[in-house]
Amino acid sequence: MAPQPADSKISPPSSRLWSLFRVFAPTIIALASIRWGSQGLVILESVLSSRNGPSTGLPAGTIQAQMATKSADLAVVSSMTTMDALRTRYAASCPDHQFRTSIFSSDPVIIYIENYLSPQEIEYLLQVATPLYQKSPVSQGKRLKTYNAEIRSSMSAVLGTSDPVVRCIEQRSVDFQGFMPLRHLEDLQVVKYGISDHFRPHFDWFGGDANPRISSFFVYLACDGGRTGDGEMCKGGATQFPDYRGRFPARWCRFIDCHDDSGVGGVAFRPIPGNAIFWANLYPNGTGHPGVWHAGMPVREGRKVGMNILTRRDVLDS
Ligand SMILES: O=C(O)CCC(=O)C(=O)O
Ligand SMILES: [Fe+2]
Repeated sequence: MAPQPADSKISPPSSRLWSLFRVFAPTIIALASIRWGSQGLVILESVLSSRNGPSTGLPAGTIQAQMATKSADLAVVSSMTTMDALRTRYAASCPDHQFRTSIFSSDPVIIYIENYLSPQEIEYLLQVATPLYQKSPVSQGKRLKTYNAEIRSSMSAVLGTSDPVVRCIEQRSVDFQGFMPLRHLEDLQVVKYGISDHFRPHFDWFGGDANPRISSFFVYLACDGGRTGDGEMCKGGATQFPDYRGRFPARWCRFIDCHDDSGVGGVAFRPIPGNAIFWANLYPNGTGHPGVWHAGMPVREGRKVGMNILTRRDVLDS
């Protein structure tokens, strides 16, 4: 067989197939992420990066640099395609609820919810919140909003309601409350705490509000960046109800810090990503319940991200 010139443009069949694959890679990635989620993307990414190995004939350093750039590009592409895929899927229809509920207290009503958000939803919310963070305001009655780090030091991101994933989580939250109309919900607020950040004890309801907050969910999106003890989990950052006086079985210690030494008392729910606490702010007669006095305890290590889902008694003006 005649020798091929060194700069031959004729590729062996497998390499031509490979070029074709690369042309269609973005479509394949999008389809894989819709069909198999992030696992499909991980497999595809490893196929793509393994193909850029020794057969390119480039020096090893160049190959490594190219592979690093490519995998960074792919990480961006894959997180975008995963987000697009989730958005498309949720726009078509909201997924069935996957959560599990346990009544923690009936007076005040406090319900613990496991798996309120899926890992994909969490990843999505963390991404959409990223460009929207501002210093968390402290509400004074209906009229917002001042910043007071002594009372509340954290960053908040108010999420737009036109996003299909956000919309499905809103729908989940009103369905949870007896299929209440969506217009009773305030915009979802993601809130991010770094080390020492906190929200001092407060009520989510305000006396005399013409359209009071009847209930609150606090959902945990992240508790990470910790260095000691419990893997990479953050430390501190419990949601504490200092005036809670009831007893509870030891099985609750999966969710509650049963060795809480903050000195604040009551009950301290640990930030466990995906899980949520729901509580009713008002007595049935509409007055505020004093038992739902609560705090976001200071984060001691790492970061905590949560989300407020607040429901009003009456529809809100849009
Ligand atoms: O950070 C927490 O655990 C609770 C936050 C909270 O109560 C609020 O944002 O109103
Ligand atoms: Fe609160």
